[in-house]
Amino acid sequence: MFLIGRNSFRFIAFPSLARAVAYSSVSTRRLIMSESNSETIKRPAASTAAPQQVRVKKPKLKKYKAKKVDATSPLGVLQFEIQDLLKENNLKQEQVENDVSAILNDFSKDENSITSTFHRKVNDVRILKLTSGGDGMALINNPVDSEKKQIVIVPFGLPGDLVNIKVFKTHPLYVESDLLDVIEKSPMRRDELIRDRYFGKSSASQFDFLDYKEQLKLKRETIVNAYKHFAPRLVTEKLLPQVDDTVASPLEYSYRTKITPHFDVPRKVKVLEYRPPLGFSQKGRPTWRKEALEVGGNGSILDIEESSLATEILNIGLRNERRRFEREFSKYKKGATILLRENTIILNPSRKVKEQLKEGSRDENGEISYIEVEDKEHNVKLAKTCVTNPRQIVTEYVDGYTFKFTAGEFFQNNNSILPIVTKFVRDNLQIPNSKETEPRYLVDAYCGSGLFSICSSKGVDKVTGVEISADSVSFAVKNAEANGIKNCNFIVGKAEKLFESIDTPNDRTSVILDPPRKGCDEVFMKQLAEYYPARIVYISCNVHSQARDIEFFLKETEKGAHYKIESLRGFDFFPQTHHVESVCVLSRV
Ligand SMILES: C[S@@+](CC[C@H](N)C(=O)[O-])C[C@H]1O[C@@H](n2cnc3c(N)ncnc32)[C@H](O)[C@@H]1O
Repeated sequence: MFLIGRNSFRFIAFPSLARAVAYSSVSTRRLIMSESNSETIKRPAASTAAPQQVRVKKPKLKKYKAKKVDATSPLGVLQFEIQDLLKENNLKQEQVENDVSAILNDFSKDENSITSTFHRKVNDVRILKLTSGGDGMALINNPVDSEKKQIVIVPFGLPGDLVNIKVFKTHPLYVESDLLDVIEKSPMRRDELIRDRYFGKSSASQFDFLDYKEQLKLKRETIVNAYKHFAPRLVTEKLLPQVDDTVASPLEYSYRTKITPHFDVPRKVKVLEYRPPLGFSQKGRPTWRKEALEVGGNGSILDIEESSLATEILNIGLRNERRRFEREFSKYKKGATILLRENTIILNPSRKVKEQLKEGSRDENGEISYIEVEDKEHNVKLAKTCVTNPRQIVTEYVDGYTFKFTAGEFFQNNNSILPIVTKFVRDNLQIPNSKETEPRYLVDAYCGSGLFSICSSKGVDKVTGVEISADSVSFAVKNAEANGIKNCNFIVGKAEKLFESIDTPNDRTSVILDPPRKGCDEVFMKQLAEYYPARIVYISCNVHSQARDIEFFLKETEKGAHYKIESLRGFDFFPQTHHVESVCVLSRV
């Protein structure tokens, strides 16, 4: 019955095929259910009795429920990028819509099922552009409606590439695919640059095949597009300056001071007999990079022996922890994440190095692994260790200042670029035409363990930091003390409460904002405008929420109109990835 039901719908003509197949599957299910129900339903014993109605349970049609996403999250941003692609190709949204319900309600395993029809190989696909997430975007024909197209996302596809792909997932306005082969290479594709042996499988070093200058250009484009999408009024009213070139990271590789490899334990396994892969998630199931097909295995988690992005001591720590895991994996009942965080010790030259190391990942002889480096500018010798305990206190060293914080808490991840960023922030906080004798104040909203407060404290009368995490604030206080800084005070609380405690005159106060990815909320932006500080430097790891906040501030708050965007530029905290840190400077007009 099942096969007859399916076959009878197999040849239904376009465009209603998708829905028709879904209904065929459903009616098939309904029949199967009513059959099985008949065994349990009590029937009248004698044939003379009036026939009783048998209630048949209606199967529920699965409905596609769109997840609510923040507009500034990667999926939210993709919706804007889809609309751009439609406009550029003269297409209407209905021309790329997919019937997701048909796939959701397709229970057959048949090779001609609607799922197989959608999730198929497609050859000769031209990549048209990149998303801000660093994936290729293209248009392909809709498999069931010759009038329609589909928007396809192709990881590791570059504009100009001609590729073969396998579509594996369908969303209402786009489909996801794996890259199978590159037939014609985009001029951007520079395979000879690839340094990460897991490249093409792991998402960690997504841009490894791009020239570094090209990466910086793409990140600038991301900022331009973010403001186009999330601050359109600033663009049309020409309130946006030219976005400056993205500032390069001094280290293009070996820069990450924290990595978090993880492993899974299959659910029903009582005792693990084989060591599971320990590493990072695989990005789809790409086959285009033939030389990497077997590297790291083929599970959802890749077995990673080294990270081209992590610092040298983290790679030593990774080797140590893999060795330990090889011995101890059978003790684990559940998957887990291993923290590897760099720790820096300022060495006392009169003592032996090993005596100064307290805790850290250990080598095969049980000794704490370390490497020595020198800060020639400040004439200081440093030892780097790798910490694995999230509760351990670690130290970062930035431009002669030391910062302590708990290993599992937030701290910027690329130490090499921090002196450049902190200097840029410090320089841009200066109130123009100030006399030496005039007082200067600073407010650091979302201050964490005090990085920007401390690095900008010289020549300022008073710094006030606010931070929601009491733990981070207690470190900010200690960090100021340890660096001999007396003009900083820190408040535990929400940034939105900040303005209740600020007593410094607004004309002499500059404000730093460095919120989490979701950005600042409107209440905060309104209070900030009401306070009306002399200058604002907004640092953001999500340029989309930054653009939204800046437009709100300038256009929706009373005093926002008295500000202008003085500069906007990216800093490359994460080379070889699509991420960009954006810094926007606002000054009063
Ligand atoms: C991107 S981090 C920046 C930290 C610091 N500026 C640095 O560079 O180390 C954002 C910080 O904002 C804090 N945070 C999140 N929501 C907050 C809120 N509503 N008010 C104040 N701080 C908040 C987080 O705990 C985190 O430390």
